[in-house]
Amino acid sequence: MKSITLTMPLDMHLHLRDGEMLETVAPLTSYSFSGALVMPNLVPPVTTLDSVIEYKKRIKHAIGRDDFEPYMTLFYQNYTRPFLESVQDEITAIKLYPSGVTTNSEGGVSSFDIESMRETLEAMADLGIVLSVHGETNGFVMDREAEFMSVYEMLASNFPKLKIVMEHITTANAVEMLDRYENLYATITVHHLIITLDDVAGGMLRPHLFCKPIAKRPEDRAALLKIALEAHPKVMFGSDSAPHPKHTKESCGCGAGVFTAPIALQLLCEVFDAHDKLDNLQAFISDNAQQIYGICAEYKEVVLVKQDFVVPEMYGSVVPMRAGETLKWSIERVD
Ligand SMILES: NC(=O)N[C@@H](CC(=O)O)C(=O)O
Ligand SMILES: [Zn+2]
Ligand SMILES: [Zn+2]
Repeated sequence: MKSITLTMPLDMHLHLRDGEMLETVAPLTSYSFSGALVMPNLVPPVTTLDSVIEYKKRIKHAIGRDDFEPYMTLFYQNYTRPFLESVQDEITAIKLYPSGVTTNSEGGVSSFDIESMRETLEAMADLGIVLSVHGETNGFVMDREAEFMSVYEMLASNFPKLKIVMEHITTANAVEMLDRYENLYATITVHHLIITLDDVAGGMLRPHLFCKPIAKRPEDRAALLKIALEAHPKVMFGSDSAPHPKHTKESCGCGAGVFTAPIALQLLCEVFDAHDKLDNLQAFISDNAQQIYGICAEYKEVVLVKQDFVVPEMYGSVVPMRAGETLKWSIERVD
């Protein structure tokens, strides 16, 4: 039977939430990943040293094992240099949300004024704190990411020593940016390698595939697939697994977010295998991220085999992508 062993898989963009939801979803990721970059868009967002320390404790408690590292983030505000010095040992990145563009982003940045951001971004560059960005404007939904490219250019050129990660990229425009600025990197989700807007809204409306940024055109997906399959050294896997309870997805005001944490590795094997590129999955799932973030992940080996896996209908209160469907790959064991 066809199989692959992945060492130290990392998910460099993950929503773990809090409370009961955290208890449900955190073990699903820690089972098969060595670590994850944990997003700070709680209510209220994670903005203080105490809140990041306390949140990390709750995550570790929910996980209950030592072979998984939650890499913590703060919610971007214009922080002072002394504050950043005091918090640098507790965080890996600071996540910037433009105000109002996605789930729990209301407290985000409302104008990209370089001068008011300068102290924070220069200090981050000096301290080696990565800037992670949800790159969308408030424009027309299909154009939001493309319109944000000028902000990435402004940030990348004004702060050349700052590492900037374009999170969950969905367009060919973002792919082009990667090779244009040395300090720009990107995460790619598994769902954006698989779906386009057609899968979300082209037939019956599929609320469990609705997320921000919305899935785009076939040519955008093709551009993402190309750099993921070749494991371009500036891209890494970030699931953007974003759990919402079933009743808030299957409702007349469906929240944005696709839940993929427990099926991400199986789906990635399916995609890479279908293109005969399984050999590049290790770099995409771990090596590139370790290089980009300069981290040394907890040791873990995940053996996947080409054997059917029926995705559960629910994990707690959450419906995963592909619920009830059969995937071609499954996790055989984790060592
Ligand atoms: N991706 C999403 O659609 N939703 C995320 C927020 C985000 O990453 O933008 C969430 O927190 O639910
Ligand atoms: Zn986002
Ligand atoms: Zn996200």
